[in-house]
Amino acid sequence: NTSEFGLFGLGVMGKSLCRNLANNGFKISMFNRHVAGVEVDVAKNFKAEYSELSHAKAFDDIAAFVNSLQQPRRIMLMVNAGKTIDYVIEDLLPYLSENDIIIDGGNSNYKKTKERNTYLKTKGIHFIGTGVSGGEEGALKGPSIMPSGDKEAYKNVAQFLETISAKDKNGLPCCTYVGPEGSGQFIKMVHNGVEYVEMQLLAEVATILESLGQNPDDIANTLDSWKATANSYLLEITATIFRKKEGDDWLVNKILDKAGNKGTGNWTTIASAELGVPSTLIASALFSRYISFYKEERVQLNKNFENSNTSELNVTTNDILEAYQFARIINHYQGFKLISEASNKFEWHLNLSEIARIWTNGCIIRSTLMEDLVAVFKHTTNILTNPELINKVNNYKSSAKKVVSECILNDVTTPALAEAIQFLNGITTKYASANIIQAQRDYFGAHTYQRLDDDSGKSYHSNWN
Ligand SMILES: O=C(O)[C@H](O)[C@@H](O)[C@H](O)[C@H](O)COP(=O)(O)O
Repeated sequence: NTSEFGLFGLGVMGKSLCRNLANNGFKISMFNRHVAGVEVDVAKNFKAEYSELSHAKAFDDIAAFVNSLQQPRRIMLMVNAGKTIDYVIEDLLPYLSENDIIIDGGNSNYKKTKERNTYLKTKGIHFIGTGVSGGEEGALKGPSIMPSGDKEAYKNVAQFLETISAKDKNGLPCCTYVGPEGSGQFIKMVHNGVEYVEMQLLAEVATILESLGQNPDDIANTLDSWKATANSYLLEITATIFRKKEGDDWLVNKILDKAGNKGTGNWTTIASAELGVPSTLIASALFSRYISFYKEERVQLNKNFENSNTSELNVTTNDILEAYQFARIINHYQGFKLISEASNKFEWHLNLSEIARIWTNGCIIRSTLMEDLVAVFKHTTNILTNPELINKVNNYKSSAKKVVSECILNDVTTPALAEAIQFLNGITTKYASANIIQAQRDYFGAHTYQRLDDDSGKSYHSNWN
């Protein structure tokens, strides 16, 4: 048994991570189960495809795979989140020994990771739930990696994960021990929530540019021109997407406007509700995907409710850029707020600056804004208290209001841009309208209220009639 590291599950991400590990000189074993009805040995075929895998060992037999690994064994699971993880763990357990380490690199739910951690502890097995971001290309060339759980065990796998991870601008790995339990997959989940919003904002920006008469090439040029001040991986790929042609037409115009989702945006919204954190932009991006899914109903209802959708929007591309930048800052505020609230609630003691640092490269939401946040979080956990960002938000706000109101007047749908304004107004309102809610709750349900002129916290109930 000579392999140092085992990779279980050769889907898109699993394959890329194997090649990345092999390219970094690690001796690895790869396993993939037999796919029902398909007489190929996935692992052996995959090994044959890439020269860097010539020294890798390929298996479709679990016992042989486990026995090919040095002890304590390091096994990384790259299989679909959900029950599959538990089945795979049960399949592996009979062959594992005390102190072996299982790493779950999928988008698992952080609560499940905590349960599995506790369960495997009873078996003497270490469990590390880790977020991995960067998609197929990132996993191959260097993803952002967010491991959590058993800190001692992490030390035993750090060399592998940190070596294959992306590197930040100082050459440091975009991989760090995030914290206890499922905190690694919690921040990965929130990463995806922020990702949903960044994608939604770019979709809304493109819709506005299109309403101004720009064709996809024009839109790509506009986005390219924004790289100097608002660069991000998602901005770059969106510009490339708008350039892609199929024959004379643009491919993007041929794609059915029904957005899919695999659950992390949903979980982030649920976690926000459970933790009492107003991640309104993430919820709005998720629900925009859900609205898009009602394609047939949208087409039908469009007949009943005329949308003016004129191209008389009185906005400039610079207004749109500033509105986009405004909403992005609010998006990152909400994402990191959720992480810091969870860290307090679950006593994870997460380091927001370090999280921002490992998100400066390799992951889907890498951007120049994220690079700025590394320094910001060294001084605060609330980015809306940072003088530079306060300045930017105040400077961008008038453009954001102009763009959103022009879109509303012209029936151009921009829920995330609009929500960013509503949220900032809400979170910066000294006296909100919630006193009326308290009165209504007390009126019909005697739910009581507190008074502005009594800061003892005493609860009051009134007979409203
Ligand atoms: O960070 C990443 O590498 C991606 O976020 C990755 O995790 C995956 O592509 C998402 O799960 C897609 O999520 P949806 O299918 O929900 O859009």
